[in-house]
Amino acid sequence: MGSLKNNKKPDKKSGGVGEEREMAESICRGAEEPWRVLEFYSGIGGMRYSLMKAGVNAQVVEAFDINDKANDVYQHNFGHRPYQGNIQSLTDADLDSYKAHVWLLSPPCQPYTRQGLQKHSADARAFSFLNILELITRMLKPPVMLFVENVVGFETSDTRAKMVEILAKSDFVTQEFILSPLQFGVPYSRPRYFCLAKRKPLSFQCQVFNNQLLWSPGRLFGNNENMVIGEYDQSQEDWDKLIESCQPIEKFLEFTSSRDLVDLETSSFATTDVSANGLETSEEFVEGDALDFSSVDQFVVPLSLIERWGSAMDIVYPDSKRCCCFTKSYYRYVKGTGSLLATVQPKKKGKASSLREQCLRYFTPREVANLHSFPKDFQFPKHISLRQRYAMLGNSLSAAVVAPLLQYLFAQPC
Ligand SMILES: C[S@@+](CC[C@H](N)C(=O)[O-])C[C@H]1O[C@@H](n2cnc3c(N)ncnc32)[C@H](O)[C@@H]1O
Repeated sequence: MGSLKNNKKPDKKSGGVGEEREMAESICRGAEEPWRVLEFYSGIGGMRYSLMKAGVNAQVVEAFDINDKANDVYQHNFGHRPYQGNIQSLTDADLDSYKAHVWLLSPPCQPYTRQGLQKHSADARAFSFLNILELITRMLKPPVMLFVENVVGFETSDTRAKMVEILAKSDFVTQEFILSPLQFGVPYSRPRYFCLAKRKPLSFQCQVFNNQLLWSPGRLFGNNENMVIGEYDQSQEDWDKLIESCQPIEKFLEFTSSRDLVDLETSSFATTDVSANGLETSEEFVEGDALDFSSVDQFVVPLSLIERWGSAMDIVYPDSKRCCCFTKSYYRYVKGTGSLLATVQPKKKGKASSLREQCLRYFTPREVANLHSFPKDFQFPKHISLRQRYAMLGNSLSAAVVAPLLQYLFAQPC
């Protein structure tokens, strides 16, 4: 995988529709060569892990991210440092030089989140995404497949409308999904928006879903025995059944008992200061270098936080079949940022029993990675602090959802 910095930008050659069709047709014939993939907004590599999990014959030829810490993590795990720069500054010639067939993109989601200002395409963080999509219309060798991931809310944004317009203009057919790991047997609620796009003459296996937004994986993914596929509509009863069919949370834990938990009364964490909004202000939590991540002690929720924010906490148990989405603010705030684990199961679950006695702890970064269905060998380099780990994981994605979607994208109709 070469870096853009080292690549000489190619001269523009004459090309045209005929040449593009020829390229697409040669891809259709199923050459032995791997698909050449570009991973935009690569973060800690969730897309790349999903691609590996999907088992398709593909090679990431370059990844792009502006964040140096995320690039440290990516390099640590994949042995390649992504191109570190603003995606907005890429040109059509830069992108042509990679001769890539497939683009994977997970652009920033803040312009579309409910908590944000919802400025959509007017938000500066949306510019780079629309900018590179526009480049497709000017490229000599545009990609033939695209995969876009974002938050729920993106589907009603004007960015999505512009994306679909650009893709249609460039001869792409799209299929859109809103799916959660719960629909794939993982006890994790993280619904996300996905857009899959294929350039004609390529086509989807199930063309009946062209130009549609689907909320269920349904029969799309065939009879894969390793996947629990929910055939559910939106009723509460169906969701309850779906959740019941998920694996228990304990399968995703690295610390399974409360045995090692420190005595809350004597723990230094019990006296941690808490500001308004549940912001954890203790410096003891901030930097990773001095912390031993193999000990569960640092994940204990301080009593002061429980007393002040207990009513707003989402508490789950090892035998629970669902937990809430971990956001990038997990461990900094407790309200709405992800579930907390009760390590001592009371006779009566929930807030009817004393939270204090339930020994609440945060999920560890490894456990969040497990719930994202990352492989066991995924690791953070030592210098990445605990907060940074949670922040990067919160920005990442569920490989359990993305991998089957990628398999579906890459599959050619018979
Ligand atoms: C939603 S996260 C994607 C995370 C990624 N899919 C993963 O698995 O970790 C968005 C990423 O895009 C990066 N980013 C945002 N704007 C960028 C830009 N203009 N150029 C390059 N990278 C950018 C951020 O640093 C962040 O890592």
